[in-house]
Amino acid sequence: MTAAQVTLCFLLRDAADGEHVLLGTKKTGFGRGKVVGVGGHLEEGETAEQAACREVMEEINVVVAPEDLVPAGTVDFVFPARPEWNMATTVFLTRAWDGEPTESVEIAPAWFPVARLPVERMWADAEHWLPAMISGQRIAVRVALAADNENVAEVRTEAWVGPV
Ligand SMILES: Nc1[nH]c(=O)nc2c1ncn2[C@H]1C[C@H](O)[C@@H](COP(=O)(O)OP(=O)(O)OP(=O)(O)O)O1
Repeated sequence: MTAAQVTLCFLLRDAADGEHVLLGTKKTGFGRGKVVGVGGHLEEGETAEQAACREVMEEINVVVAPEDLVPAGTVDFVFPARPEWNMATTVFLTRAWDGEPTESVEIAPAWFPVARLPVERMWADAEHWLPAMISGQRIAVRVALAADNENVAEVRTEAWVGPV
């Protein structure tokens, strides 16, 4: 089954106690109740960059210019027990945007220190790839979830060579 194309965009800013990342509590749909990255499905004909910019506008009401997106790599989420949930994710970081993140129907945003991510409220796989990407590693990750669709069965990471 072909994985759905999705994107995630992580806003980063410096604070007195180090670097912070914008995450948010998902209020609807897939992953409801979890702390997740801002993002979602690509629409027909959209590039990952276009989708990332649209999703940050829709979900947290900030404007990110495509040229301010920093490609961080890819994460393939594989759900062997629910292959229809499989997603191929293109991940971006950004340090430049216009506006203040605000809550939408989909997500309640909040800043978290990168050194103290709320891993107990995130997808169990997030700690295996998110800190590495935020630290500047460009990686291609394949996460296989366990049969319960929650725990992690396997994580494979390799260097990301970028779009071909
Ligand atoms: N195992 C996992 N770990 C993780 O950290 N994020 C995951 C994940 N599996 C999926 N995601 C993310 C990727 C994607 O941004 C998001 C699901 O996309 P959406 O938020 O767009 O889905 P929804 O069904 O809620 O919304 P619509 O697309 O508007 O219907 O979940």
